[in-house]
Amino acid sequence: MKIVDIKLGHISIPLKKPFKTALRTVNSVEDVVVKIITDTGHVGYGEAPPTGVITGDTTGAIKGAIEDHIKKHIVGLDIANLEEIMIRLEKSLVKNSSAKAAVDIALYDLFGQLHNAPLYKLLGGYRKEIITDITISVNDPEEMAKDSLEAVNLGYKTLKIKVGKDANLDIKRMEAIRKAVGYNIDLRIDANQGWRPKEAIYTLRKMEDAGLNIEFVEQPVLAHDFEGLKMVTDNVFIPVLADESVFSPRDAIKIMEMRAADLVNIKLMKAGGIHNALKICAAAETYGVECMIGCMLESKISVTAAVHLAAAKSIITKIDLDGPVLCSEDPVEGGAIFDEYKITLTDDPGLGFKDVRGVKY
Ligand SMILES: C[C@H](N)C(=O)N[C@H](CCC(=O)O)C(=O)O
Ligand SMILES: [Mg+2]
Repeated sequence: MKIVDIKLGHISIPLKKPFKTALRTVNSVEDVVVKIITDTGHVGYGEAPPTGVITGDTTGAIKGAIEDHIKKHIVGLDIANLEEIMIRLEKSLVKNSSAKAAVDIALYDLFGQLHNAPLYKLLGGYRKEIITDITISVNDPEEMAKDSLEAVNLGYKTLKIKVGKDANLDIKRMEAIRKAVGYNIDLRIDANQGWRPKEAIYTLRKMEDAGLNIEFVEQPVLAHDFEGLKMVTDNVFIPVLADESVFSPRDAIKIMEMRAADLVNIKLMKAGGIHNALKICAAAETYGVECMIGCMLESKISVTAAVHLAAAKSIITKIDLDGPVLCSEDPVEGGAIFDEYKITLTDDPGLGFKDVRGVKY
């Protein structure tokens, strides 16, 4: 099964509601779709979102990285030699983790098809069903309480609340949400780098004193501030999860060595795909650090790949794969089945896609 061409397309899906974080507001998924075509007629799909504020990747840069750099290094190679392809993919250019992830996902899709097995089974086959949280955008406390209650009524047992816009208002936001949903719902918070270290310690201690029962806090401080992240981790009881601070396996090892965070968020778009994400899993197992798997604003193509990884690996104990349920429509036939909080894999080969509608190549 040899790679003969890589085609690039664009997928555009309006979100059900605006997605608002401390870093940005987004109204639709606008992602690059990668289609790898082989000499046997098998096709592999991947996807990359232009999350410029986190990865630095724009639509043009993702397309340019694949078209001008990656393509020439991997066209002609045999999917059976995945290791060789991954080495060439990694060496084709530095950074550009989202472009690499999209290609890596399409390659793993083909690798599964080559071996006529669903990817999660090839990677470990730990389970075939996982439960995701859902994200509540940062707004005023009343609106967030209402959105949280709506999510609970849809059956979600874990909510990921966006904060980091204003520390004192963030405390009010969490008080309003806890009051609305009660204590049987897990609340995790994501500040998306919005606080300074001392501000984070102040805010999180206030939340502890108010008995808000926060499961963990994601990326309280700036991505590059590993010392600040460690200061927060050392000074609050709420567990701290590193997100934007961890892109590569090297970042993950550094954070774990420093004990700068209690948990690590793996995202395929930061790691550069499944190949590197597996290395983060191995490091996390070695250090005894549990992982979350997350996503950017992605449709079912790339999130299905993340589901396969999560289903394969027991070190991934927390799931934030709500991209597809935030979308107002699903143009992807096949792949993982998203039924609100419940995500189930089929045993179709690879990632199990049948068709992706509405993509302009
Ligand atoms: C969509 C997911 N639940 C999420 O919240 N991801 C964000 C970044 C998403 C973005 O801005 O595209 C995160 O965990 O920081
Ligand atoms: Mg995050």
